[in-house]
Amino acid sequence: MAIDCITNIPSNSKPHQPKEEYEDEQKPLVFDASVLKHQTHIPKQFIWPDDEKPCANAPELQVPLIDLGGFLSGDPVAAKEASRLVGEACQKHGFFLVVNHGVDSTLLADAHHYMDNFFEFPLCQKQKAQRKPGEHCGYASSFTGRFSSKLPWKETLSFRYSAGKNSSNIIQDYFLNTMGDEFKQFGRVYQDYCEAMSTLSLGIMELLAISLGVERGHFREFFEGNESIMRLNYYPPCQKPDLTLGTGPHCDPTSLTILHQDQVGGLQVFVDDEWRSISPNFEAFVVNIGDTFMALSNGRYKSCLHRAVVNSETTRKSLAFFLCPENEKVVTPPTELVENYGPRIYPDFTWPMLLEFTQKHYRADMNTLQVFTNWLQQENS
Ligand SMILES: C=C1C[C@]23C[C@H]1CC[C@H]2[C@]1(C)CCC[C@@](C)(C(=O)O)[C@H]1[C@@H]3C(=O)O
Ligand SMILES: O=C(O)CCC(=O)C(=O)O
Ligand SMILES: [Fe+2]
Repeated sequence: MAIDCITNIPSNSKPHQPKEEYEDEQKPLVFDASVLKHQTHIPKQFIWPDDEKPCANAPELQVPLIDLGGFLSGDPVAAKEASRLVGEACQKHGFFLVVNHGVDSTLLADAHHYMDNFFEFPLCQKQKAQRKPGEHCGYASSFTGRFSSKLPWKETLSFRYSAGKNSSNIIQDYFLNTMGDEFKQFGRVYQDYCEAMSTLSLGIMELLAISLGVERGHFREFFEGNESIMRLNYYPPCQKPDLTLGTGPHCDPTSLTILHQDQVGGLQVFVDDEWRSISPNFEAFVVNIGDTFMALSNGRYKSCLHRAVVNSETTRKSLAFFLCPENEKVVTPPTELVENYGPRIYPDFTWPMLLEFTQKHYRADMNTLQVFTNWLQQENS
């Protein structure tokens, strides 16, 4: 069923999500994380419903650990083994770990160091990069002013990365313009970090193509000029970690997520009807399939439910690189994955449409792609 790509989001129809999910933009609350972490009384906006509260001691998920060394050096036997492991993981829960990934350890340490520096600034300083309503870049504290309930116990700083030509200073320029000249080195580190993430993503896209039986360069070419999102997640300690969540249950709407979590632990994945934890491994990146790649694979690979829990003792940090195709690319599976594996499951769309859907109309959760699909098809009927 070929569906033309919709070029913009219809404004008259609203997706099916309770209105109260969205805070009245005119009167946003402000939560200062340096105050929040000492709160014994947890504001009701941060308390999650009983059926979504974290459970104590989630059992560990044994996630495949894939050594990329051989594959990245061109060893065909290593490539075959790595693609087999990736394929198994992606058909089951969409998560795997990669080591010997080629990302410089000093760069990784710098990225963590500058993240600590930023989030330890006073709130008024961080607010110089304040996220604007409807936009995905900038600083956000608990998404106050965006949602009115089930607020995440976290601060985030998100910014755009472009792999396109003439974009080698896009991140440095962003921080110079929003935070001032003293952020030149800060921007340089995250520009270098995102370039390393983009390179790693393209290598993983080759592995995914091999494992799906698609021409090896297909997805690499699709993401060559990626326009991705870098997000720094900062989770302050919480006095009542059994009532709150750092990041609520969701599937990433993006294509591929490359996440580096610190040694604290808190990432959980919903597998076989229970929450399972992914233990920290500082040498590894956690990689997971997002909704957009699930559509690209015509549903073969799964974008899975995950969340982040917090604790009462220590701050937790994670750096998430969300791979996204450039704006003009139409998300449509390669013919091999349609002819051999049955009818289309999702309509054609572009990433900017799905991004706008998550930023202006629908709080990304475990149903985002299906609600988005129904919404588009309703508009097309
Ligand atoms: C495109 C995006 C929207 C979110 C950031 C990236 C990929 C993950 C999305 C998110 C983390 C899913 C859970 C809800 C969310 C609001 C959050 O908790 O941060 C989502 C992000 C967002 O909309 O800002
Ligand atoms: O912090 C984590 O471990 C997970 C965060 C996450 O899932 C996200 O930002 O999409
Ligand atoms: Fe996520």
